[in-house]
Amino acid sequence: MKKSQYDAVIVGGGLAGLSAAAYLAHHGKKVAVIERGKLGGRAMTINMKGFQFNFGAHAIYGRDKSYLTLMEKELQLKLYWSDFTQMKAKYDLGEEVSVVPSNLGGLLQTKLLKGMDKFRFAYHILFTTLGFEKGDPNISIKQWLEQKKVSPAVKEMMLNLAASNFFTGEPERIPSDVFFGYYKRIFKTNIPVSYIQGGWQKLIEQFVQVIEKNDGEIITKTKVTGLSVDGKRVTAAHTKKNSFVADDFIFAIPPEELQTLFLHSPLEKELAEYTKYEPTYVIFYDIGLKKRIDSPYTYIFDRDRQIFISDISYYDMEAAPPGGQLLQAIAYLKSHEISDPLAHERVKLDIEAFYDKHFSGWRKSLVVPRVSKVAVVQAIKWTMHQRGLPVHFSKITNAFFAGDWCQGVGQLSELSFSSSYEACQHVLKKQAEKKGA
Ligand SMILES: Cc1cc2nc3c(=O)[nH]c(=O)nc-3n(C[C@H](O)[C@H](O)[C@H](O)COP(=O)(O)OP(=O)(O)OC[C@H]3O[C@@H](n4cnc5c(N)ncnc54)[C@H](O)[C@@H]3O)c2cc1C
Repeated sequence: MKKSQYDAVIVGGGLAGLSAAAYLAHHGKKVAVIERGKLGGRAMTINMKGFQFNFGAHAIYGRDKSYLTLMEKELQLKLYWSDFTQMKAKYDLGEEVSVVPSNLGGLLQTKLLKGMDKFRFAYHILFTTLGFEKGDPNISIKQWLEQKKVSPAVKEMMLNLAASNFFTGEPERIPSDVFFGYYKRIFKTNIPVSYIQGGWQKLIEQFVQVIEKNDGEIITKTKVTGLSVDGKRVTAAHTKKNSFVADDFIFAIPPEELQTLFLHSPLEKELAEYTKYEPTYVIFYDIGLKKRIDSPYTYIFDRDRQIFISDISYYDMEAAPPGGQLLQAIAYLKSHEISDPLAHERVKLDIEAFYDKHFSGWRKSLVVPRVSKVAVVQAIKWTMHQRGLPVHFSKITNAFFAGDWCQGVGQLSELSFSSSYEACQHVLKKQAEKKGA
């Protein structure tokens, strides 16, 4: 068995692990990242018949305020963004289609809110951005809205927004403090939604380049199967063939994997709690078309059935072959639908009907569909009594945790980036202190 020594070993090569490895390598650390499969985790982009299907993440929310942007600048990543045209985001209200009130123009034009409710909604936005609306960790957003006697139309508007941003069919279950914490940032953004040219594969490639340029090691198709723990320190991560010794470790793998690795360690009990939590599940149904079907909107949300369609190729010029179109539909699932095959079939038929309504003729133009089984969008769903995993536990001094199951800022991949950034700050500070001592 080969034994290698590093400043930091990163376990898991999804967005959290790769961003952490790139960040530390850029700051002069000798790193190794170990991934059991292919790089990218849930954010892979797969080419099928010339269409670039994003397997998981497709857009960044609030790019100007995001940790990804912070890392992008520090690491000088070469990414090309295309920002969403807000007035092209619409709600399907059944009989009619209306603008999403995501900015002032949208608020004035939307049919979702009428008369005084427009002012009431604007008031909540203002109070949230100023930090006056904070919510309460002990009550859900639904309870909070009821307690404050918020008008039914404004209440529905806020829950609809939350469904879209948290990717959930049950926005009413979001803790009210998480809701307001999230919107304090998002209501301030000037760039609500952005797409990466070339898909998320480009981001993965950029992280890989930074790691390799700084002599970091990337080991794929290799699972970490065990750890050596000595008192309050992890001393090595083991794969079938090798051992990786390091001063610090960042674990960017989901809670169930962590629990197996940390069995019989001081963290066994702490980690067990996080394995019981429910993830956020969706079904996605993407279609690659040989000919564009023009539409006045590039995002359309079916409020009643909780499905949205994004025209990915409108923003990402590399997503479809010339003249073609790549559309992505995502349906949010409620808890009782997750293990119900009949519900899945119904959702797929609903998505097809939604495509029929807004992109009529898609069936004739279809080159390649990509339909998921239930997919985990976020490993810990933000519902009452579910918390993110801390980035660090004092019981083990040199192990840090990152991923969208962790405590952090934002939702979805932003949780992966923000927790990875925090984990890196801990490692850099710790190693600088050790050097100075
Ligand atoms: C359909 C869909 C749509 C989405 N849309 C968006 C979106 O629009 N915007 C957005 O921001 N986010 C979106 N997301 C969420 C985003 O994809 C995730 O938040 C993000 O990819 C999570 O990255 P991660 O590194 O935290 O976790 P993961 O991607 O789960 O990475 C964990 C990695 O650890 C590896 N691993 C596990 N165990 C071991 C082990 N023992 N040894 C070595 N390696 C191990 C795994 O193979 C995996 O690669 C979407 C997700 C899905 C599924």
